[in-house]
Parts: sequence; structure tokens; C-alpha cells
Amino acid sequence: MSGLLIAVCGLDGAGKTTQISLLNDWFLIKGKKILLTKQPTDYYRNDTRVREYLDHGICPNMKAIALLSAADRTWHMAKEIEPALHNGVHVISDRYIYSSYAFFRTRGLDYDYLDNIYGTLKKPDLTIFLDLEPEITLKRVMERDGNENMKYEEKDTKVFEQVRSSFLEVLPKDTLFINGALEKNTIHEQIVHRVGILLETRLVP
Ligand SMILES: Nc1ncnc2c1ncn2[C@@H]1O[C@H](COP(=O)(O)OP(=O)(O)OP(=O)(O)O)[C@@H](O)[C@H]1O
Ligand SMILES: Cc1cn([C@H]2C[C@H](O)[C@@H](COP(=O)(O)O)O2)c(=O)[nH]c1=O
Repeated sequence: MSGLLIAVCGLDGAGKTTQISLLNDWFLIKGKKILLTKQPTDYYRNDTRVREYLDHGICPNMKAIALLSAADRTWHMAKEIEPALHNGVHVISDRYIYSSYAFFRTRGLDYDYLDNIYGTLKKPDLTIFLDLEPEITLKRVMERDGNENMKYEEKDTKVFEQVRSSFLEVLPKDTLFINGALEKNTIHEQIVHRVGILLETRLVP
């Protein structure tokens, strides 16, 4: 019996890590096996070419960065996510391919190109989108990380307004949209309500 793949999406600072931690505790209390994972992985995040862009906005070719990201996601799927699902483990991913579509659409690449490099990757059983105004998410990031540690794009609210609209274009139709401005426990209740239905109605471990 395969585990469930749950993707938690949202802008930087939307509350993904917070909700994933609460969901993980909820699964553990039920005695379920869980893999918490994150995309992109550190191979992509720590790549010097990616860092040059994320930290300083320097990039000679955006398709090359998107390909690094696609390689990272494809490898991550084969190496971590699929084996876990096959072993009956439920996988919660902090960000998923929809982040790549949203960010790279904003960075000027077209949808068909992105669909070619990400479109064959497995669709999640549940996609959650924590929706919140960029002004609030970026304020949270600044309070959490400090202005000096913010990424190049995080310094411009307009970039994140575009990322948010791109998300709304690319997310699956059955995405669970949640108002990220709600109180943490209220959001958690909405998430476990939907996850509970999935556990009851699907043949899952
Ligand atoms: N519902 C909420 N209401 C108010 N503050 C929140 C809420 N959820 C999370 N926060 C706070 O906002 C900040 C960002 O939350 P968190 O780290 O969970 O976001 P994230 O989406 O994982 O961010 P990133 O993508 O940058 O890793 C943290 O300081 C967290 O405590
Ligand atoms: C998904 C994705 C993200 N990025 C960049 C853009 C964001 O500001 C950060 C997210 O990092 P965090 O540690 O999760 O906050 O990474 C990217 O360049 N490519 C992507 O596919």
C-alpha cells in the first residue's frame, strides 16, 4: 500500500514549516510512518550558480537555473519520495514543483517550457496552498531572518505578487486553499480535516 504524498506550498514566510511540524505531530500520534522532506534540496540551494542568483540576482541564463532545479526535483523524487511512498510511508514535502512553475514564470520562462521539465513528476495526493499577501509574508521573513539575510527577490514585494498570481495559475484544481492569515491552530484544523478524509477514503497504510 502506497503512502500519501502531501505538498505544502506558499510564498516564503507563508507558514509552511509551522504547519508541517503540526501535521507531523498529528500523524505521529496516530502511529503513522512519515517522511518530512523539502524541495528544492540542498544540492540546488547550495549550488554556487543558484546562490549567485538567489543572493545577488546574477544569472546569465535562467533556463540553466530551471534545469538545475528540474534535475534536483527529479533526483529527489527517485531517491527519496518514491522509495518512501512504496514502503508505505506518508511523505510531506515543504514546497513542490508548483513553486518552480511559479518562480520561473515570474523569472520570465514560459509555461510550456516549464511543463516539459517538471510536468512528468508525480502529482501529489494533496496539495495545500497557504495563501497570504506578500506584504505580510515578507514582513514575517524579515522578522524571522533579519533584513541582511533576505534573498535578493525577497526584497521586492512586486516579485512575490507575481509569484502568488503564478501559483494561482498552476496549482491543481483540487488544491486545498487556506487563508494563511488565520491563527496557526485554525489552519492546522483545516488541514487535518482534509487529511483525515483522505486517510478514511483511500486505501492507505
Ligand atoms: N498563522 C500564523 N500567524 C502568525 N505568524 C505565523 C503563522 N504561521 C507562521 N508564523 C510565523 O511566521 C514566520 C514564518 O513562518 P514559517 O517559517 O513557518 O514559514 P515558511 O513558509 O516555512 O517560510 P520559508 O518559505 O521562508 O521557509 C515564523 O516566524 C512563524 O512563527
Ligand atoms: C521553489 C524554488 C525556490 N527558489 C527560491 C526562491 C525562494 O525565495 C527561495 C525559497 O527558499 P526557502 O528556503 O524555502 O525559503 O528559493 C528557487 O530559486 N527555485 C525554486 O524552484
